[in-house]
Amino acid sequence: MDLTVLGLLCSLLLYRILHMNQNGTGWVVAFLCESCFTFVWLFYTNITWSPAAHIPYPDRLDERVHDLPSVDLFVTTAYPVREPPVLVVNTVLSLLAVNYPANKLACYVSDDGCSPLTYFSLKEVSKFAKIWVPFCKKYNVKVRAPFRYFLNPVTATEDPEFAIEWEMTKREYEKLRQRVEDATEDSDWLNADNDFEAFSNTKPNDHSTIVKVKVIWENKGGVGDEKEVPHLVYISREKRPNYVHHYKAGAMNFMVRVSGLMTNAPYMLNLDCDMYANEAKVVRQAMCIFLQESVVPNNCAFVQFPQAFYDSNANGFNIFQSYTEQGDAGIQGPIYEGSGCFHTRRVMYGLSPSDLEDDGSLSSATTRRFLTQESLTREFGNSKEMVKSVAGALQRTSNPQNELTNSIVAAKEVGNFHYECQTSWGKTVGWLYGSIAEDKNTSIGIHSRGWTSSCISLNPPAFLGCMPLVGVEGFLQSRRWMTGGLEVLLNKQSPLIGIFHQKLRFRQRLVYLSSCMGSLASIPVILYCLLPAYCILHNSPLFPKVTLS
Ligand SMILES: O=c1ccn([C@@H]2O[C@H](COP(=O)(O)OP(=O)(O)O[C@H]3O[C@H](CO)[C@@H](O)[C@H](O)[C@H]3O)[C@@H](O)[C@H]2O)c(=O)[nH]1
Ligand SMILES: [Mn+2]
Repeated sequence: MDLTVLGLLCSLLLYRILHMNQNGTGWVVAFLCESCFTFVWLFYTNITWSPAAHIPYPDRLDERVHDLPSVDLFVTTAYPVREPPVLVVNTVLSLLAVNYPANKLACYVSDDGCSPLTYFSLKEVSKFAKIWVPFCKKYNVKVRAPFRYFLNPVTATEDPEFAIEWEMTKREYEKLRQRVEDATEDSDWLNADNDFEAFSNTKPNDHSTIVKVKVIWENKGGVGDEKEVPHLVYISREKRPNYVHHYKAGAMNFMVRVSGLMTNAPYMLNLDCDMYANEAKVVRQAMCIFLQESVVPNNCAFVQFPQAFYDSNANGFNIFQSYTEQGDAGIQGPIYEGSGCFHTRRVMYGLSPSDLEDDGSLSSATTRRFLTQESLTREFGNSKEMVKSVAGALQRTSNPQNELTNSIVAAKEVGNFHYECQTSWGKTVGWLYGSIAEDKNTSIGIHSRGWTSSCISLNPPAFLGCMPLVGVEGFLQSRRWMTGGLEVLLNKQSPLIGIFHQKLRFRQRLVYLSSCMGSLASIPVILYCLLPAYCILHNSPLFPKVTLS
């Protein structure tokens, strides 16, 4: 089928070339536009050739692995109005309640808006989580974001004990929602509590680093039983006017550093604050990929779950996303999409597959090159604690920090706006700078080092979000994605550079090209639409003349 379409497209182009001399400008423009469409078609067809997806079996993982690895969960928020705290509350609750040992999880919320309301909401979350998490685990609740879960009422056939607990939990959730809503309208609570002092006289773009752990550091090294709640940490990095903060990529890198100082988990999940975990086993599912037993070394750098949205008008987008993700998965792996993705910490610290032995330990050459105090300070910044934590993560010997007071001081230090100066953060380490689409940019950096990635596509989707497809917000979002793509195309990691560089496979390069050049395809489309009118006005032929005999 593809070959037939390709044959037809090529014969059309050939026909245009052979008759170029007899026809005017319209014909030439049509030829150029049709050539572009053929390339676009080739790029997209390339994606469909070898679709793949992993099917995880979390129950088998439990039989095989008795000591699951720790995972740090990252949520970014930045705009308390566009991203209402009640959404953040639900995202965080859905993560705290996932079906995974609570003592192996820590949830970090980065607030680029420096909003006391967000912090207030998280404090409320930490109280309600003590009811919500045990409830979800006891009754094996599937969707663990309360605003979605409570949409369906209990049926009369349910167990009476469950019905009572359901009512009580719902009531508590409603109280939490009400308190957050009241706090949005009236800010008296701000002055009543000393805990909010750090927020006084701050502006979203002008404030010092804030790290709030004490109040909401719930899990005190527990054993991971059903009643336990994972750690929850609120952070807001230092911002100063007239200084480049690198949007979400800057926030992610700060979160990587703070989590490195506190829990230093080998895996990290990244979720936008408006996307909740829709599948309780999602962390186990990702671990099925990372902890695969295989004779070949596992070069999977990240596991991406396709982005899906619960707004009814996003169906077309959901289908397109899932289709391209599975198509890419059969090449070198799906592109990182910025949300719903599990990364390995060592890959984000800049390692390549060639730095590792078959058993996953660091090769001796890499140890010599990478693990000196001098080299680590140059790459990761001038904090002794950070250097120690990076060395531990690279060698897989990291122990979580137990002395919280020390790690808070160190965490504030790595949040200073000049901490990253002269280091490799954003260049080769962490989330990469240089494009507003930090996801594509970081993704191409990882694939170019030779790593692969995997896709788990499930129905119902593992994460669900909301997205503005219409109106000004929708336009601004599209513009961000399109300009971000062009920035990637023009920066030094561009898929156009080093075409025969084997670590980024040729077909994967085409995937990145189609993803970054999407906006440019609009030019031939507009020209082609205007062409018939132009040809009529100028009496210039656009299509072959048909003569009836
Ligand atoms: O300075 C900033 C800007 C944004 N964000 C957060 O980053 C996320 C994504 O930002 P948003 O403005 O909502 O972008 P979207 O277009 O909705 O997001 C898509 O596109 C982004 C850039 O390509 C990806 O990072 C996202 O994960 C992906 O969902 C949100 O959680 C924001 O709170 C920050 O933390 N700091
Ligand atoms: Mn968003």
